[in-house]
Amino acid sequence: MAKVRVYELAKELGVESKVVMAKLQELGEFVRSASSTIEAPVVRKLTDAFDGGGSNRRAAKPSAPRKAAPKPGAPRPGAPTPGPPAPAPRPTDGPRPDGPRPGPAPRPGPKLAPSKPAPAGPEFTAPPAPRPSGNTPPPASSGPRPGPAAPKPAGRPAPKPGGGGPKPGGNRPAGPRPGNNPFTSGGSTGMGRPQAPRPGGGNRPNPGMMPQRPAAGGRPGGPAGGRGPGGGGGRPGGGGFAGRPAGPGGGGRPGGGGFAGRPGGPGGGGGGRPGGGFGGGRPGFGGRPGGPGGRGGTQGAFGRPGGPPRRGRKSKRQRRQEYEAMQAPSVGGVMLPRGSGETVRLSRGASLTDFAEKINANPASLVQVMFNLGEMVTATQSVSDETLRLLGEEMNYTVRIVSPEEEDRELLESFDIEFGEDEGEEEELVARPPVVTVMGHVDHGKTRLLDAIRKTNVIEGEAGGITQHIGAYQASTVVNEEERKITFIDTPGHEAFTAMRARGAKSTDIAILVVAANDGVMPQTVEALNHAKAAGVPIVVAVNKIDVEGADPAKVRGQLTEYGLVAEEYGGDTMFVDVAAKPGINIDGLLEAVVLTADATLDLRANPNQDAQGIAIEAHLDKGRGAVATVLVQRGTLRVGDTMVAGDAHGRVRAMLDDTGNNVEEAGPSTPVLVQGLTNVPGAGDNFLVVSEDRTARQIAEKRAARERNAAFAKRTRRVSLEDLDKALKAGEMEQLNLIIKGDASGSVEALESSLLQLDVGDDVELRVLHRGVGAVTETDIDLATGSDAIVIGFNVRAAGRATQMAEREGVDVRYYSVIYQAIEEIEAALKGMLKPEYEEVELGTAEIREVFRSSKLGNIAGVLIRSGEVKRNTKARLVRDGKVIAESLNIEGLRRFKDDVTEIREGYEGGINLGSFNDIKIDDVIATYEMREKPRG
Ligand SMILES: Nc1nc2c(ncn2[C@@H]2O[C@H](COP(=O)(O)OP(=O)(O)OP(=O)(O)O)[C@@H](O)[C@H]2O)c(=O)[nH]1
Repeated sequence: MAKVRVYELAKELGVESKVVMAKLQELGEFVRSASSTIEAPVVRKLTDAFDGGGSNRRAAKPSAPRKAAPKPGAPRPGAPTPGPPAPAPRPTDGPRPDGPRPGPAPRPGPKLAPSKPAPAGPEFTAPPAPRPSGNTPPPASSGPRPGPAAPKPAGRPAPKPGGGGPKPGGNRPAGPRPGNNPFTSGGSTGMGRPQAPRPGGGNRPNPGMMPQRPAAGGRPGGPAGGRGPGGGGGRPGGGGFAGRPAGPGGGGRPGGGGFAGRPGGPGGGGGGRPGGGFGGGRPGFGGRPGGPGGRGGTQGAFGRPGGPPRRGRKSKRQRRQEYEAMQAPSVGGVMLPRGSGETVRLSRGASLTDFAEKINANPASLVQVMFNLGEMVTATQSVSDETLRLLGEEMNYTVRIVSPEEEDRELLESFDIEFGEDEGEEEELVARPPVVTVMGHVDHGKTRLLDAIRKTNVIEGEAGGITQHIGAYQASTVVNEEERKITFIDTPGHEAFTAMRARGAKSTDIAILVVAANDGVMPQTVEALNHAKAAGVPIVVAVNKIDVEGADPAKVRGQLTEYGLVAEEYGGDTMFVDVAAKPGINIDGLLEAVVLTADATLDLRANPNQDAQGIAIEAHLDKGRGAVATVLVQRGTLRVGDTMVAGDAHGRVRAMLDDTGNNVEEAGPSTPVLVQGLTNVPGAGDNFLVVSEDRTARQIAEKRAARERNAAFAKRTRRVSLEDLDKALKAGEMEQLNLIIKGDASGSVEALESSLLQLDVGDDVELRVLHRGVGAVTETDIDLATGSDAIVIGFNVRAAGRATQMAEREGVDVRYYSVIYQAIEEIEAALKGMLKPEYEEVELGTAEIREVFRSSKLGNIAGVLIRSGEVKRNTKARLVRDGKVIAESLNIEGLRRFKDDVTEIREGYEGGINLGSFNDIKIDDVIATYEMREKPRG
């Protein structure tokens, strides 16, 4: 039988062409379109298949080929084919280790593809990439491909990873079945020599470097395209389908600059495009730099990178043959496993290697995909949450970024340690003092109150009550003739409280809300009470400064009712205590209220007989003693000699001091102690725990440190710095610049703030000073900056304590100045830069349509004469008919001069324009091209 075309055969068989095509695909035969011809043996096989499996015709429909749901009748490798007689057994029907294959139909367009859909499917992942089934290693790069017994049945098998080239005959998994290749005689047809290795050499199907075959622009304009005029030139370096020597503009096409766009030899750069087909040269990613580019760039990837042709001129037939042969592996692109929507847990700041490990993929292929997505990352580099998610989506995995707390819990679990729970039974729990934080509006007397409590009530130690500021202290009071202790966190204000809470540390049992009776409820009063409420912490209100004239405690009670704090005497359940911190009035009353509130609302018990656990409240590096940390024991008893890990610090407790400066041997629940012996300084809010072995402590600390580093790296890329404000704003991420100003004196801070606020930056950008203050840049400042993407300005001050490390870790931009105008200048410049750019339309050229050509592949093509300027490929265009705009926002998808693809055509020249899917063009229409340019600001 002679060669017939698919549609002819379909007619003969009385079915639609697509049914025949689907069947051919099922049989592993590759056909491009209904007008493709197929060889006699294939025809026979097909007719057999139809005759034998008439009932299969439906099943053969190419519906949803992505789902691997096996269809009856479809040759299912690896499983005996049930149902109607399958086509004659072929060697390819052998078992396949990598599970059912969804068929050769390409995956629908990629999620991250440019707006224009690729003409033929995916760009990033290899559509028919074998799904990983179970733990089957992904067919990514290295590693042998399925053995000889397992060639793929489909016509477009995945490319073999770089490395061992396809062997003639034998185990070559790739390549269309030769039976259908009119120019090839494959083993199965018995028509001649086995398919020789392609001229590209063993590395031809180099998935690593290969832009996926169906990528935009990658397709030739039909098989014939490749043999278009000009195609007779020397084949560039075995580039196979790259039929033409570099045609005009060929090398310059966008995409050619992609990674595959190595300079070719003769015809190298441009020859990569298979044919003169319109639109064939569009860059895969709409010109995204680094993208795989159009076929123009694939030359190097497919064949030898340039170099003189090895042989002389080839016949069309040969070239066609090679071209056909090349199609199969080029489908591959990057071999990635495809998930089925399962969740992959990744920690913040995970690297591609971490991801690859979880899904059994090759990290290199993920790197490649990221590259294709326009991001250059190494396999071990941390990537942002968003990137991980996107990458996951690409491969059909749901990526879940695990919170640091969750991760920490898992880390401890891996050592068989549980943090946060008391061990043992109920009866082992004993009462512990409440831990209290004092909060309230500025100047309402928080510090004074803490001082007053400490002075009058501190538990007297041997040293006679000499107090030491270690970040927390214990006071005692007598309630119902029983001495009761209360632990106070010595850092007033809700910032520290919130910072700790943000780290997942629950440090406080009760909050004292200080409200000055002469001032009443103020903004920070409300903020503080909201923080306490959010943390579910009961509140005791200290109505302070009752000694001051004009004090109105009743008014405070009234005001706070609005916020849900109703005094007991008004029938509510919040205790309000009138105090005066300065003269020390009714401090005991306040302490009693704290104890009563704790008794009424909380069950404060802990097991003192276990390894100690708790949180670090404060830590610093002491010149003489090294790293010292105040920790609050929450459960268990901490003893000198214990091995502990606190955050990313670890060590043995060398000595402990209590809040009176006395050395202590042990500290039970709710006791704050200053610990010496840690390797480095933990952060406020870090948890600590005692472990039995030094090694465990070290390992936990090291893992935490590594995690922090990764997280810091991932975060760093997200925060705003003065330099990237412009970018952030352009991306629409910001519309205001948040500042935190710290200075050496209130005068300078005010001066700087007011000068900055006077900067005229227009209406688009707002400048906000979130916080200003006198003193060093502290951890609290960095915390605030982290939460609000602010930039910290230190005027004549520097960072204190761990603020610098923290800023680094969080990626907060801290800038120090000593001259006001310099600060102003810099901020102004950044603000100017951050102003949203204004765009204006600039006309590039107009083309008059002289003729309309119809192409079944590409739709209508306009034969034009360029009337003005120049028309460039990939620019925006509008269609004007009789002076009226018919269509906007079109794209010059393809541009040709005679048979050559070009990037631009100048005034006075003729050419062809393809507007992509837009086909409503008529003679005399005008195609006007334009681009949006940023207007410089005055
Ligand atoms: N008369 C009188 N003055 C008080 C009382 N409590 C505090 N003050 C004064 O109020 C001012 C502010 O007190 P602080 O304790 O510094 O207030 P704060 O809430 O800690 O203020 P910030 O640290 O700025 O948030 C100081 O001058 C105190 O002396 C009080 O009970 N009576």
